[in-house]
Amino acid sequence: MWGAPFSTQSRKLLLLGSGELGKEVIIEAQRLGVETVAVDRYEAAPAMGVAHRSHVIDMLDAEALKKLIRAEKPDLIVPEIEAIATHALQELEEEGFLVVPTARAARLTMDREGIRRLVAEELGLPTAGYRFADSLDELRQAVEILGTPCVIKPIMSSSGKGQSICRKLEDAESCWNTALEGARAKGTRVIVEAFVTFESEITLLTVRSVSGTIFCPPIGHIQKDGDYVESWQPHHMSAAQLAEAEGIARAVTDQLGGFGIFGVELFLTDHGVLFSEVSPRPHDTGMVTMVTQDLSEFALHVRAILGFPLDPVHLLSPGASATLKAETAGQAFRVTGIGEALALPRTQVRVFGKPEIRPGRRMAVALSAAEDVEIARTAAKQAASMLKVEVIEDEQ
Ligand SMILES: Nc1ncnc2c1ncn2[C@@H]1O[C@H](COP(=O)(O)OP(=O)(O)OP(=O)(O)O)[C@@H](O)[C@H]1O
Ligand SMILES: NCC(=O)N[C@@H]1O[C@H](COP(=O)([O-])[O-])[C@@H](O)[C@H]1O
Ligand SMILES: [Mg+2]
Repeated sequence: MWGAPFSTQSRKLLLLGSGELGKEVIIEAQRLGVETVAVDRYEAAPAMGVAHRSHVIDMLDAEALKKLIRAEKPDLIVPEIEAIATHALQELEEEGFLVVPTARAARLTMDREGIRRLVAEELGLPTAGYRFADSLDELRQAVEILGTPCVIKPIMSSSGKGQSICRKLEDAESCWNTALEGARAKGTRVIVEAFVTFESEITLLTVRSVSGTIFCPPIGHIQKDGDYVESWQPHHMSAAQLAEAEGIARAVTDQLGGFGIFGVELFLTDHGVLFSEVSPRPHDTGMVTMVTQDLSEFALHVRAILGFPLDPVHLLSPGASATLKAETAGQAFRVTGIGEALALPRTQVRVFGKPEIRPGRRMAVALSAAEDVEIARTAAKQAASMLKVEVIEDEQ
């Protein structure tokens, strides 16, 4: 169906964002003989090491983005993070480029306001109560209306950056400052969400392809400081809860349209299932699918976006993932304990190969399969605890 990479007949995929998730997307695309181009804001990003070619640009700079894409002329533009000049993607789509899943979906999910208003106000689906604020004064008003505790997040950020819990009105100022520091892009707008007391939270990986919509078995996860530390699949939930979750995921993804995988994040509460957010791309908590499913979330994404058919997902085994995060900043470090972790039963490790550490930066993940989820969780956590980011003092 296509020629070799670098030939005139090649099929070319350009990835915008080149972290650990993109690295696996590139590997899956390479397996199908696709030519791959990795783009990110810094050099030696994980996906760059496995792509045919790479570029370093500011992806929030619309002109730089358009120039690069018009020069590369990819068959598929695949966003891997939110922080992209999505109006430029819309322009490129109008010129005939294919943006995954669609430029509109990338624009709506790039900030929390677009997707929240669509889901809560247009689709009428259940979410936590929310308000938006552009200043400390507006933030205080929002906190008064929603009550405490509440959660404050920059409208454009991910992996918990800039997120904090406001426990009393007086915390509003420090939450505002945390949001300003953590925002991915310039601008001060924040979302204030009522705090949800949930039983558990899940990611429902939902794939839209020529074969229709399929759901992966639900993934349960635990987040710390707004970032995931542990996930497992399948998450046990009642048939009624699963039907509710799938109904929400289908409504949201049908509305966004296009082909590809979506990570639909949901809270399971005593009063029903609440929508939290959606990423129109593979999800960090879904890395567990590399040891649980016949096709991982990355393989599913690549198959769907290339226009190929998909069978229902087959769960090979229950499994779990646990992350390794750096604690300090620097460039001279090594990841240790890989051998010890790999000595655990049915356990694998992915070391992302990020060139620098920062406090809280995810550097690797441990993946374990087992006959049941609890055994897998114990093994993955044990494996992750054996992995260490060791700072090399004399090179600092
Ligand atoms: N309104 C809320 N009530 C209770 N907990 C919340 C609320 N909003 C977020 N959280 C907690 O914080 C986590 C991260 O929030 P959210 O998914 O909105 O941030 P994010 O920065 O987009 O994260 P990621 O990029 O990893 O998906 C959630 O998974 C949940 O554990
Ligand atoms: N929750 C979203 C998420 O996990 N995204 C993943 O993290 C990378 C950024 O990591 P970095 O901040 O360490 O560069 C992104 O490129 C993506 O792979
Ligand atoms: Mg999230």
